[in-house]
Amino acid sequence: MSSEPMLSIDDVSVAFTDGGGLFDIFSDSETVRAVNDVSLTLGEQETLTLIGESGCGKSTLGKTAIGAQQPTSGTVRYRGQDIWKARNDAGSASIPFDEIRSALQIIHQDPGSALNPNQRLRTSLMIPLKQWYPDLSREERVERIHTLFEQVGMSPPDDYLNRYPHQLSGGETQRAVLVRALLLNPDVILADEAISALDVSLRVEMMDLMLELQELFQTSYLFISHDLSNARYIAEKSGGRIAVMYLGEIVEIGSVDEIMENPQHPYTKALQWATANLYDDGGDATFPLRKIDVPDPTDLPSGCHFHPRCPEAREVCQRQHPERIYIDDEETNYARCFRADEQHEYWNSPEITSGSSVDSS
Ligand SMILES: Nc1ncnc2c1ncn2[C@@H]1O[C@H](COP(=O)(O)OP(=O)(O)OP(=O)(O)O)[C@@H](O)[C@H]1O
Repeated sequence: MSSEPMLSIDDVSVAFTDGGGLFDIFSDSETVRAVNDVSLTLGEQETLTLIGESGCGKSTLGKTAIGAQQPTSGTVRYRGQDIWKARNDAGSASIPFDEIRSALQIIHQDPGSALNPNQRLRTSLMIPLKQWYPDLSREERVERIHTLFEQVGMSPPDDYLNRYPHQLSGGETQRAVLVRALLLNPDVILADEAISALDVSLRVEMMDLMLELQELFQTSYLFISHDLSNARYIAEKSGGRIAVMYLGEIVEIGSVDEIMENPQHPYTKALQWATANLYDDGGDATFPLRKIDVPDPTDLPSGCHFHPRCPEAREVCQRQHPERIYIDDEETNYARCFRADEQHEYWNSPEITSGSSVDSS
């Protein structure tokens, strides 16, 4: 069992269909393909950072990875156990669904939402411990909470535990929410834009704290951010990988060096351009996209979904959808771009000139 990755996501898609009501037969229901055919693994104590523009499917993929969203197709496994089989057919599961759910925790985009505004922190934190560890005595629960508060630098704990959420600063709220996730000793924490609401000065502090605690608790992180500089910081410091999402797909996944120094996908290059302040030279002056607007996820472009915006798009990109082209022997890192394959017909395909059939509206 230990040779299995912590999480394996295989060919997962998630679609949301509007409607379903009585009168929907008279209206066009629209399907949003939020996640399209994604495969990835998350190892023990690994940090994987998902980046991409707003609406590209990061949260949906994250929730699917921790069993909070059922995929429309494909499988999500925790230590080899299919999460949804464990839920729907408990008898056949080697790991019970409840155990899986407590092993996979989330820190929400809005940290405050994880804490009941009408309860003191003490109560908010005791409740999940009581639910998941009914055998612990009250003293043991209190001790566990106190130890964690010390570990996240909220000391003395009683000063904080008597407070209501509105009596905490942004950074303290985020630490309290981290404590709440860690109380259950999870194997994976999904941190969904967990630091975005913090002041820039506090972001690095919070990322450092999360990585320190990762060693202590041997936790894996799925870290979601729209900000490439945060992604780079956490990936570099943890030795983790970065996955770049575009319109529901992972278009490139690799080590921080592969993504930052030698990106294969033109979209990864565009994200780097947008984060030009990362570079000493201030980045390239040429805007790296043919169009600014992201296509409608209910009406995805033909061929490569990025082709209407891609400065490198050729005729073949309008009609063929790129498969994953692996860039390592273990077949964990890949790019979905013909340019990553030196032998592909892309290289002999005519360039798209303005006025061609590509939508340039
Ligand atoms: N429950 C839902 N029902 C219908 N559509 C949804 C639902 N959840 C997400 N979507 C749609 O799926 C797409 C992906 O959304 P998602 O929140 O996963 O993206 P994101 O990259 O996390 O964006 P953001 O950074 O803005 O949160 C969007 O078009 C969104 O409107």
